[in-house]
Amino acid sequence: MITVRVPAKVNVQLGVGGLRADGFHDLANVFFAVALGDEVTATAAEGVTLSCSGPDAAAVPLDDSNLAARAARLLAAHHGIADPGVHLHIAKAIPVAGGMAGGSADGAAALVACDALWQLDTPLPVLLELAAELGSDVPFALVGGVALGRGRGEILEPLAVEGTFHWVFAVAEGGLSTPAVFRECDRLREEAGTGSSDTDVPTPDADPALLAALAEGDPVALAAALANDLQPAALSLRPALAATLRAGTEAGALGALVSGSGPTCAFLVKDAEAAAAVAGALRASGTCRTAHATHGPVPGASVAG
Ligand SMILES: C[C@](O)(CO)[C@H](O)COP(=O)(O)OP(=O)(O)OC[C@H]1O[C@@H](n2ccc(N)nc2=O)[C@H](O)[C@@H]1O
Ligand SMILES: Nc1ncnc2c1ncn2[C@@H]1O[C@H](COP(=O)(O)OP(=O)(O)OP(=O)(O)O)[C@@H](O)[C@H]1O
Repeated sequence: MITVRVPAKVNVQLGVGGLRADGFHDLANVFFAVALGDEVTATAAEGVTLSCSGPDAAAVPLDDSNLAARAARLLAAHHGIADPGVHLHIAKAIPVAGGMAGGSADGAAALVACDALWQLDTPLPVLLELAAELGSDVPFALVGGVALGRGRGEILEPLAVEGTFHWVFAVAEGGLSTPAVFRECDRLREEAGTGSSDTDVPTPDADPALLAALAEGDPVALAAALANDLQPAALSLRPALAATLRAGTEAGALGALVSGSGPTCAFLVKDAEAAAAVAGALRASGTCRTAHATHGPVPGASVAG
């Protein structure tokens, strides 16, 4: 039996370029791994089967569409294993369809767990390629820490970071579909008259002030540099998120933004004490379903113990 811990992510910068011919957008995606995470346990079994526990378990598909099952089958196919056997149990803490890459995290964790269970010793560059086939966010869940993702987010470069940053995540009622949020971003750009294709929108770049704030471990400077090009689209689809962002800011957060495609909202705070206070204020505000205090960066998918 192998248990793998895997982090959720928040995008401290999400620069979104124009729509490419293949349906994706080029990104300047600064991923940040947080301690709020899932655990995936792989046990020898017949066929590929799944189970899930946790407060949101009912929202997680247990068929072959689950990214953990897809990861197990992809790894097996890569090694020519015709009839893979594994039971994967997902202990789910990452909000589902929340913009924190929960499914991607489970996909990455399943790659690592099955690789260990089946004693395959797949080299990391190969695991990263398989991860990119599963989804744009999956490679980052393997590496963790803080990294700049280019292309559709799968081409990763680790970034220097000093110390620990403290975060609060406000979980919304219900999720948002990632493709729908990208589509809404394109629609808003068309409406504004700027155009939405990759010939209209310049390729985004990482913000030097944000990279310096990470390297210096400066939460005030990082808060000032937080930026998410998908935020207007998430707010357009879910206007109530504006009240959530305001509630966390009024409770003393240094900075606030929608996490990735949303609807989870992320709040950067000064320290662990401020995190507990802001999480409490958010829970009491009635503007979210629940709120979690956490920290990062933390490593990517790794075997527990
Ligand atoms: C919003 C982010 O979470 C930020 O990290 C990611 O960009 C989304 O990554 P993901 O959920 O792994 O997305 P994928 O499963 O690769 O793609 C789902 C859909 O999202 C849209 N998509 C995704 C990534 C990207 N760079 N451009 C896109 O337009 C496309 O419509 C795609 O069909
Ligand atoms: N292991 C999984 N956990 C959660 N959802 C999964 C999983 N596998 C597949 N899904 C499906 O993927 C959809 C998106 O879920 P997920 O939690 O990955 O969203 P997300 O965090 O918004 O993704 P991202 O931030 O990468 O765009 C879910 O609604 C569900 O149908």
